[in-house]
Amino acid sequence: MPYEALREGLHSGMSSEYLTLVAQQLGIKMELVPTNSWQQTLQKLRDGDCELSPMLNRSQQRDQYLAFSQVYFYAPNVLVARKDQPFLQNFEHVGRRVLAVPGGYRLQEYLNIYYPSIETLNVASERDGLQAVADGQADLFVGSLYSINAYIQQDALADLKIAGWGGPQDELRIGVIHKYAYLLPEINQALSTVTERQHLDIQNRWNNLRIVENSNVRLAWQIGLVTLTAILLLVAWNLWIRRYNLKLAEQNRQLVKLRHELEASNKELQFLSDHDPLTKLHNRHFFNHCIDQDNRDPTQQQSSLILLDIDHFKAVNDGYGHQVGDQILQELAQILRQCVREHDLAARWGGEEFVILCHNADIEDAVALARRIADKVEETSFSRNLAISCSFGIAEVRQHEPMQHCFERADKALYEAKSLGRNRISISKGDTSDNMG
Ligand SMILES: Nc1nc2c(ncn2[C@@H]2O[C@H](COP(=O)(O)OP(=O)(O)OP(=O)(O)O)[C@@H](O)[C@H]2O)c(=O)[nH]1
Repeated sequence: MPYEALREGLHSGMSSEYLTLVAQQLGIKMELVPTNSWQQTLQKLRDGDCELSPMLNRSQQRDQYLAFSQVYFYAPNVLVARKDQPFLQNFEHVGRRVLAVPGGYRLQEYLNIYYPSIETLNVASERDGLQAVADGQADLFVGSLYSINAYIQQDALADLKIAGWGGPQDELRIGVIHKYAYLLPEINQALSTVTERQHLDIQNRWNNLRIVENSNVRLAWQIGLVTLTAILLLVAWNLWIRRYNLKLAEQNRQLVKLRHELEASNKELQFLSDHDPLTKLHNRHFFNHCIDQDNRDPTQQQSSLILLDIDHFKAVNDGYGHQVGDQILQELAQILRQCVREHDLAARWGGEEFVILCHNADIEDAVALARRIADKVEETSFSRNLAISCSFGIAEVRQHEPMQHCFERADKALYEAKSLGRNRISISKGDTSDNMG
């Protein structure tokens, strides 16, 4: 194949199609004479056991017992070698290589005439020749490109390659024994009616010629595989990076959240460390810290201290409970916040006692502030509609006087306010106090 073969007892292949066309034109019926090999076919023609062969080359030997039609099919002959062999181009470069040739082929006759020095191996068929090359019994095989292609594909002889051109191309004709040479004009006439379309259809039906440069295919596979691997690695890397970035982004989100929480906790801690938890006023610790700084600041302007204490607060606790006492402390703290100026510092000193450091305030300013607070306390209805009052002790910070000393004077003034009946403002003047009802 693709030229001819017996398939389930029937003649098939390209030659059978041409023969059918010719037989139809001639209006004759052909009878098949099966043979096992090309040599046997030629022998039968020589012996006159069959009268026609549908597709063969003309040669000097064959002229002796056959007459030939016009050429109706051309096919190149090629050299086939194992893949490790170099490209030889043509018979000129065969050198000392062994060339397998099917017995009875015109090529054998051609080689004998034109290349007698080439060592040939006679093989029974094209398939045997190809196998001989594949097995290493021969270095080369020469045959028709079309049939070689079919055998290589059928028998999966992947290690073989086309290594060059193999002599003259096949010029295939119908051969008849001399006895029927008179039929040739009609046969030629029939062949000339075969249209180009019909030629092409026959060729396409039987020639599945695939020219494959295996090394390129392998290279293409390798390149493809490397490219694919690279692409897969890249995709995997990208996926990993994306997942890593997502993870990082999530961790960053967590970190930012934690930082905010930490900042909030810190703020809260800071607030707790500086403030009294019940009244939310600054605490004694913070107040001490501030007066320490004031002590160190020589540019500090005139300031005064107010100490104030709720009168008879124990009675409130005892009469209405500690919780009501707490509420009153909170309400008083709120009054202090409302009354003090922006730059004053009000703090809970402890228990029911509060302290206000009035910056940039002389004794009159401090007294005015204490008065405002006292008035506000008086007009306020505290929890449970309770009315309370406060006693105040005020001292102006003297030049170079330590705060602590001033505080003691204010405390003394407060004590005096208490002892004089409470609900009053007492001012420290030197080591004595002035009292205001
Ligand atoms: N509810 C409440 N009571 C407190 C708090 N701290 C101190 N006290 C109470 O305040 C009261 C202070 O009583 P005292 O020191 O006797 O003074 P007072 O009853 O106000 O009398 P004078 O100060 O002399 O007018 C006590 O009963 C304390 O228990 C507090 O945080 N909450």
